[in-house]
Amino acid sequence: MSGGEQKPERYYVGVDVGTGSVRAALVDQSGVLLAFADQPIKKWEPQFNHHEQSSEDIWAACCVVTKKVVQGIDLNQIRGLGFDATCSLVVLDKRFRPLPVNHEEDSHRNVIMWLDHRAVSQVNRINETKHSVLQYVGGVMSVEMQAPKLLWLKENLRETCWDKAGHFFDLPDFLSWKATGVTARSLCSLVCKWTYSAERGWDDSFWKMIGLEDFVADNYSKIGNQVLPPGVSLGNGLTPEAARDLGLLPGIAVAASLIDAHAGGLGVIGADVKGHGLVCEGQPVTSRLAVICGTSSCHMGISKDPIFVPGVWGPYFSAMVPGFWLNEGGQSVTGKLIDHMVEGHAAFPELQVKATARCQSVYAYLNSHLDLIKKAQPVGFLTVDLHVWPDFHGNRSPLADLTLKGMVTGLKLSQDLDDLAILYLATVQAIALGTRFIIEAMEAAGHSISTLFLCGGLSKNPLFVQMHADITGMPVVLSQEVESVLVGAAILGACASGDFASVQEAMAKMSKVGKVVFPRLQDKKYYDKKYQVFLKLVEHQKEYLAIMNDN
Ligand SMILES: Nc1ncnc2c1ncn2[C@@H]1O[C@H](COP(=O)(O)OP(=O)(O)O)[C@@H](O)[C@H]1O
Ligand SMILES: O=C(CO)[C@H](O)[C@H](O)COP(=O)(O)O
Repeated sequence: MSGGEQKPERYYVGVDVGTGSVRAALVDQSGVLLAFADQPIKKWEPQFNHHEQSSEDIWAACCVVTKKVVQGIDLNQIRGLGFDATCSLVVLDKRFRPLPVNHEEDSHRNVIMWLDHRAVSQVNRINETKHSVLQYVGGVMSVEMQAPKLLWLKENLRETCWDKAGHFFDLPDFLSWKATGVTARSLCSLVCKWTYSAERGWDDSFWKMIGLEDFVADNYSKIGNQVLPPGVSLGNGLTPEAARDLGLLPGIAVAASLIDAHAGGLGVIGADVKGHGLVCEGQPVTSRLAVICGTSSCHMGISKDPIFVPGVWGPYFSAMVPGFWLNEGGQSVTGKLIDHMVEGHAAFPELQVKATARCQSVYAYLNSHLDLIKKAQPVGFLTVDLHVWPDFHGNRSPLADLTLKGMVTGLKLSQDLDDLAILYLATVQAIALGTRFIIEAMEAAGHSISTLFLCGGLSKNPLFVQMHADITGMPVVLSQEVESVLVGAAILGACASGDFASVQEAMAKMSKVGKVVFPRLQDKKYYDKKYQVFLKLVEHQKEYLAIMNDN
């Protein structure tokens, strides 16, 4: 290029498949989102605790949103594509056609979603083996991981699914296969959800011990025997067929993928924090905790050496930031719980009407309503006599107990909007108290965390963010780009394109601090008391169970 001429901009496309929708963004080299699109995806709940999706429906949504974000752009400027997705299990036959994961034999529904809890008996048996791979998932395998779901398929759908299956993919790997034809799996999904070790590979004895020796016999070809670090370029890039589907040019670099929470982690954790008055300035990146809050919340902490935290997933080597160990705490339902509490309340129809009249979201309306009723006191003090235990879908961390249930104490006969707003507040606080519980477990095991980096749909809620700051006593950093998970996906595409030498370099250049929310330290005493009650709730729940089970 002759002197004076501007180099053409380089763009990347990030695609993020969440639980409820697919999102895409066109992102530039400095991490700025130039275009965004989203599209809901279908979900089925054929019976309680069975949650299914369709890989064809998801791919179709990926195509719709990608086409939208590249409209009007010179496609030659798009250098790379990265995918992230929930860690749901996709089942295809030997010719890559969808297979049913249900008794109804509906092959359209070929995805067992991450939050599906059908494999309880299987996970209990897996945990009884006390196999050494369990040390790397916090000591107890979660029913949300893939091994119990695979065992369930073998035990329950042998003829219609298991015997015909040719490929079991984690959803992020399904997407990269669909885009490139390459069946290599990402180290992220295999290490985090499939018991693969970055250092030792598959452990034959584990699969044999749990009754899935089939995988060993065929050298893991159905679940992945070529494993690549996230961000590495796959095969010859985008196939002509996928390029047509997505509205991109064939051959552009496509990256080995990430699970959605991990993409969120990449999108936020490496930002330069200079000048924001944060304790983590000048401190190692290991003092930062990325919290990705959508349907669920995931708490991603990294360390130079492995840290074993009981009840917290990991330690996983290189599963998020290359060269670092990752611990992943989590709460299985957070956004879903807030929506459940709000939408199930008798005053919800009234809330909808009032929010619509003001052109506000129901959350924005509730937040302003709380501001009205709090009078002179801090808003959080409205729940002095209302407490929630948030494990309506079991506890992921740090108790790793899927049998736990939700609790609410302090209910009254009223069912008006004030009552709904205060219940919503208590739910948001319970989720933040759960984050504090996870952080304390991580710190007790050796992490040293000073700052939270929040992203995901719930980080758009100022009340949720302030409660996390107040209840953990830590500053909360929000990114310049609200859709930070998509920045993470675009970072993958940027790495695959070769425009950055490493994931770390891309993280440092593409993630940016937007706003910092500091804790209201004057309210600490009140939240310490709420935390005391919070811990009592679960203690009491266990006591109730013991009483009822006592013969
Ligand atoms: N503008 C908003 N204000 C407050 N909460 C929001 C907003 N948008 C989404 N949420 C919350 O975030 C959750 C969904 O987050 P999202 O990241 O989109 O989920 P997922 O990635 O699981 O599809 C919803 O359950 C809702 O509670
Ligand atoms: O298990 C997870 C990450 O390890 C996530 O919770 C799961 O993938 C769902 O994410 P989201 O709440 O963003 O839909």
